[in-house]
Amino acid sequence: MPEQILSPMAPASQLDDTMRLEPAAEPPHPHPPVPRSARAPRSSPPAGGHLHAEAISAWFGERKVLDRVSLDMPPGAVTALIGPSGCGKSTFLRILNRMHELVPKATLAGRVLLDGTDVYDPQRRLTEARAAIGMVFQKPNPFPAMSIYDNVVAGLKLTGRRAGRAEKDQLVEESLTRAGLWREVSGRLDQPGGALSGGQQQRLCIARSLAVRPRVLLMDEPCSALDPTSTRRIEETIGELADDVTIVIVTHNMQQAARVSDQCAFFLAEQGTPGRIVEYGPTGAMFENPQDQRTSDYVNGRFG
Ligand SMILES: Nc1ncnc2c1ncn2[C@@H]1O[C@H](COP(=O)(O)OP(=O)(O)OP(=O)(O)O)[C@@H](O)[C@H]1O
Repeated sequence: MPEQILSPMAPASQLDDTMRLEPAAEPPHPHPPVPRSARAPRSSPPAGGHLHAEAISAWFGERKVLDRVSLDMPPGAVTALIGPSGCGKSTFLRILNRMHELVPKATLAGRVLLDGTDVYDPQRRLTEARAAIGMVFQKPNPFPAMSIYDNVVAGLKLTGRRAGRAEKDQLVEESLTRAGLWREVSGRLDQPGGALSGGQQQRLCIARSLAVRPRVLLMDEPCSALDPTSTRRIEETIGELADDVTIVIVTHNMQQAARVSDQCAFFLAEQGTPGRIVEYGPTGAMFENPQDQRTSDYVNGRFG
């Protein structure tokens, strides 16, 4: 059980808030999420969504922030990226769907393969990569004045896909259902997305990403702006989606990493050097029996 795995060796007073185990204020949850490791494996892996990063280095101007990071993110799995602030987790995540290149003077080296195809292949359109590899951000960012319905179908514009009303209706229901929001909003799809709670807005953003049927969903601290109950709902959603969408999540919350992920990668940028992966592997092993002392120190809250 993650609660046992994560028992901190340091006194709780030495942990910062993001590293704390169960927040004291968290109300009891009627259906605590089953840790990924305790779930029955699915009978067959999804058809696609195999993401592979090979020797990724990244720079902002002259400054190198990632050094030859390789990571395999298999289909049907949740991969958590963990590590202290500034070690390059978000940069790595944004490289996976070509968002890094939007930053002026940002450059990179290495390869990202999705189902064996180079995401950075100059022959491929940028929108192709973005449609296949969706992203959910730290702060929910629905179009606030747009209806819930239109927020979901807004993702289609990205791919230039046209759809009739019946197809859109079906897509909206399917996407909201997969994001765990349908039952809460089905009677008020014409209301503005901005009128939903923060947690509902985040699930709306997940539904918007799902509407283009991505093979991979990247999540950059998707719960850090949410209350504990909304956080649990998103975690449940992640667990349900992971059967058919590859998920890569950045989180500072070790309990969340233990609850939602199948494998973990621990990033570290030591003494001003660029970020690297110190250790990666199945989540249970990373927390129970880390091979590197620095991983052990981090997951047990001794720094971070
Ligand atoms: N737009 C930018 N321009 C210049 N430097 C940047 C930019 N974005 C990030 N960096 C730098 O790159 C390094 C890695 O940042 P990144 O945000 O990827 O780390 P992180 O591990 O995700 O941190 P956090 O956990 O705090 O979000 C940091 O030193 C950061 O200051």
